[in-house]
Amino acid sequence: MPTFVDRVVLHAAAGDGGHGCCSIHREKFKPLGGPDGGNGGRGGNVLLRVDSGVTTLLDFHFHPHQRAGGGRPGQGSNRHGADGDDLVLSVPDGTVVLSPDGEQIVDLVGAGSTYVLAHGGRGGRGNASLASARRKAPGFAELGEPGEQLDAVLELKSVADVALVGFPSAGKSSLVSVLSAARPKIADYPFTTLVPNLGVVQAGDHRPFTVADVPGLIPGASQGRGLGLEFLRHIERCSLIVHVLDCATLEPGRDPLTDLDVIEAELAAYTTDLSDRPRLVVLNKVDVPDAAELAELVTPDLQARGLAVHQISTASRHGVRGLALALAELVASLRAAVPSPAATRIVLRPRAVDEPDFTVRAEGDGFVVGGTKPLRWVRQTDFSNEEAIGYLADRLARLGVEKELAKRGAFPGVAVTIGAVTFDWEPTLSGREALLAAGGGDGDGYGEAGYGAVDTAVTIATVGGSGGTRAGARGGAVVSDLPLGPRGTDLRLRTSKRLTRAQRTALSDSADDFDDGAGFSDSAAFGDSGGSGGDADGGRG
Ligand SMILES: Nc1nc2c(ncn2[C@@H]2O[C@H](COP(=O)(O)OP(=O)(O)OP(=O)(O)O)[C@@H](O)[C@H]2O)c(=O)[nH]1
Ligand SMILES: [Mg+2]
Repeated sequence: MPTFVDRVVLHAAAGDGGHGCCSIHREKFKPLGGPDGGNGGRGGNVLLRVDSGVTTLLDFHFHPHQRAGGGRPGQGSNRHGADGDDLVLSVPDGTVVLSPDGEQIVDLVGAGSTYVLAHGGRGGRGNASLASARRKAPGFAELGEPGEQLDAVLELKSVADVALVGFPSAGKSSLVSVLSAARPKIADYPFTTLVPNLGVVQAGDHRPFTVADVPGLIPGASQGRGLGLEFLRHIERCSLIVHVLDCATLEPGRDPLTDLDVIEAELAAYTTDLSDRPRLVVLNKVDVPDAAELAELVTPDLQARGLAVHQISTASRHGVRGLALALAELVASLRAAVPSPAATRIVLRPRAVDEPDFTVRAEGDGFVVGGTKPLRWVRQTDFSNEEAIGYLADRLARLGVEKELAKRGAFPGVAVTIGAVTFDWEPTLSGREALLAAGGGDGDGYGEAGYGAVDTAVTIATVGGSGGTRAGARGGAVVSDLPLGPRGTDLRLRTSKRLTRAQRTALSDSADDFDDGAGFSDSAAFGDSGGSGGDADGGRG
């Protein structure tokens, strides 16, 4: 039996952001023209948009993997990369988006309703954008952020005013075809209808209404027999239930009254309570003489149950007009009672106002830092570039992550995980604080070293061509290892270097103007460890 495709698992991948570019302007007679690396473009989003021309989710059954365009990388001469193209996926009206564990994310009702399913990654900033008064020529650029990748379950719940229910071959599709311009498949074998057919019915002066013809029901449907539970979902949204009863069936044990009881029992067994929906009964196939007789016989019984009964034949069109008018009137009165909710236009996932910038929680022997910003920053960091790592450490310190860790009792060397990366935590103080604490630092960190102390190593950032040195860790300096760097390399959060006496003197003499003094000299310039605790400022080797 073919599968009933109104529930699909969609694997959506938004576009990655383009990498920022690290470039220095070059011109004849102007060797050090300053940074001019452009920003990367934003990755495209994956959007779901209700399109009234689309009626099934079949497309996604065949193409479950959907990917938006990536952002282009930035280039030299301040050329920014182009943004990736958004991918707009058209879905039918009434598509419900669920997380893989079944939690409803959004219900898309109304043509044009749009939902951003997966967000494109931000483009990385180029070194021109990263330049500041303290970091005149950054020797790194941000990586583009990977686009969001997620699995979502799309489920279709038809949005119709009237649902036709009944045994297979009762004539539901035939009824839709005579009531409306819809041309569903009609055949004399059970389960001809595999996906709901929607028809728009115009009767009298009433506003048009929609009729959904859902796949046939059999005993045990609510337990999954036949097309099972899947069709029942479509009835949930309809405001009126119409029983289509076959008066001409020759199957043993079936007659209109028994059929009605069986279908009602299945509706009652369904998870969503449908008992409050008004019902109407259609006795079909009265063009067949025996059927007409049977219809006459059961009509009083049905009316006694308080049901409105229509004897019709979709073959001869007997009673069809009357039925259409009766349905139109009922729908109009139901609509008047419950004003239909305004269409959801654009559905956003807003960030709570009181959501903190970051979170710190103890886990096992270490700590885990969460929060949009820290996670994004880690994704944007090129861990093969030490200056970029220094910049990350600086940003984290500025955000207050370090203070919070200290408050939570983190001690030097403890494992701190942010996203996919685990650091050995080395607290940093601002260079100036260290400087004031004369003779001060224990020399174990970038920007934390006591400059005044002879024989104490001072950590500076090395920047430059080779991507810096991996040395370090001598003379009590540094070091934070990044055993789980995204590239699987052994990385150090800080680079350290033992200074000569002359350099130390220079440092303490001109502590104030490291930034500016560094410039573009050929020798390794002194990074600025002042202020916010260790920027990898300065020149390029
Ligand atoms: N004689 C007669 N046959 C009818 C009438 N209405 C439908 N039929 C026949 O009944 C059979 C089933 O009709 P469908 O409309 O496909 O039935 P259905 O309820 O949609 O069936 P499923 O999609 O399988 O659930 C077809 O062979 C139709 O030609 C009618 O009024 N009179
Ligand atoms: Mg059918």
